[in-house]
Amino acid sequence: MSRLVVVSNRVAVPGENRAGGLAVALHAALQENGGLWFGWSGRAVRGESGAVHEQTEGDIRYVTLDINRRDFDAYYNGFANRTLWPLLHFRLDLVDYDRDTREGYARVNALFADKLAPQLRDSDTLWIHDYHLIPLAALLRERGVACRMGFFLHVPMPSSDLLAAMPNHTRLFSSLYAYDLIGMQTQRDVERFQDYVRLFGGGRVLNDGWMEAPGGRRFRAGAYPISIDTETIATQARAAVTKTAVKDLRASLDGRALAIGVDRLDYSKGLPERFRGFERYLETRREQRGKLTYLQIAPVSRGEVSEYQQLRQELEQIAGHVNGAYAEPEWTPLRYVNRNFAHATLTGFYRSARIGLVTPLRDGMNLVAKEYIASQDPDDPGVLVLSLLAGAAYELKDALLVNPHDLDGVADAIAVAATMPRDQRIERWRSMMDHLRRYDIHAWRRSYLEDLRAL
Ligand SMILES: O=P(O)(O)OC[C@H]1O[C@H](O[C@H]2O[C@H](CO)[C@@H](O)[C@H](O)[C@H]2O)[C@H](O)[C@@H](O)[C@@H]1O
Ligand SMILES: O=c1ccn([C@@H]2O[C@H](COP(=O)(O)OP(=O)(O)O)[C@@H](O)[C@H]2O)c(=O)[nH]1
Repeated sequence: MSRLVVVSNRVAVPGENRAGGLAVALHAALQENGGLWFGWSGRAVRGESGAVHEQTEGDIRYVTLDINRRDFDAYYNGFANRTLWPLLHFRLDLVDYDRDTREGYARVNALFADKLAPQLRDSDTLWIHDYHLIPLAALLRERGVACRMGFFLHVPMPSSDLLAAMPNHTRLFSSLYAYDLIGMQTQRDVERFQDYVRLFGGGRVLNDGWMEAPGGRRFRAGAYPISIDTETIATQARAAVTKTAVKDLRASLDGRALAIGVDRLDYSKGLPERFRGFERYLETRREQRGKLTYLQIAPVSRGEVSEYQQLRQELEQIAGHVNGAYAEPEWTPLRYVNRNFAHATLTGFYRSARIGLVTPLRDGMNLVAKEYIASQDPDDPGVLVLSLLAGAAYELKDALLVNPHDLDGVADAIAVAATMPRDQRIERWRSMMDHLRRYDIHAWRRSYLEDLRAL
């Protein structure tokens, strides 16, 4: 079988515990057959960009690249996270378009291509990930790389009119035509991309996921919903109840039920709306007041980007307001924690929670929703409250599905989840767990790579 080479901005190098579904999922994918993982080193250095570091663990070779402060600001803080991230999450109001950051993004992608091209063989299967690296295949082809190239977009593909609102959109998005297979999280994402290719991208949509670029090059796009290592997480969750952090959390609840949210501190995750939905629940369900504690874990993410800094302030304010209004001397309704927790510890937290709150305004998939289900006790599972606007909602249909903008709907769902009888909880959980056992991270990787290798 050909060697797998994975490229992503974020690389989970050995010993690192970093929040983010992409890193967690790709690590699980590479663990099975080994291969090479290439990406950013996680450092914004002084001096020139381009120093390369290498390390190996088991069958995985990690090659990472330093980027200097100027490139990092333009590529990651700038074009990737202030232009593309809001655009792809349907937030045109937050898009900051700037030619300098666009050029920084192009420069870093070209550097990735320069450093990666000599490492590649024609027999490799190259799998490039996410919005940071959209033009990479085209740049590698310009450098004579001939291997099979696939792309996976972890975030949503928005409506074509939104994409077309970005200045110079065809220059960026038509570089996707250099891939052989473009994977997206859901069929809706694929359909929206097809609209773009047809209406704005100068291409044609053929049958069975095939498309044709202007000039005749053919490529495919399909839905490959990313998933989790379901069995490992279930095993970790069973074991995690003996961890001190999990025991301490349980003891601190003092017999009350727990609702949990785990999200990077990101405006796409709908945290202000979720806090207000919880407030509405406290306001309208007097009889349930004091019986449920909500723990929100929200590690700081992209903290140098101003929109993220503003969000942090806003959340501190709402959390203070909710607790000021509803706390009792012996009970704090909303616990808000900005720390990052080890994945294995989180599984124990999920298992301790009667309710999992996952209410993003838009999310490519949302692996936390899947991890919450996989971590439950089969005899006494909790209830997942899930946004209709997360990719995960296309699969986890037995969750309590909510529109995250509807605060009353969120409050109702919390109240229903808090009082749901055990047999109903088991029935809902079982059907979602069966799905996740079948469609786990290994099935995701296999189905994508089989399709890519078959082209
Ligand atoms: O690398 P960061 O800037 O720290 O951000 C972390 C990751 O966030 C995004 O994750 C997405 O991928 C998940 C797995 O497919 C998906 O479940 C989630 O809905 C997405 O938001 C981002 O796309 C990654 O590139 C980042 O590494
Ligand atoms: O303190 C934390 C918070 C989150 N995560 C992990 O980060 C990932 C978040 O992925 P998701 O797809 O939900 O969202 P993303 O952050 O990628 O947008 C999940 O695997 C979480 O378990 C973690 O390991 N520690």
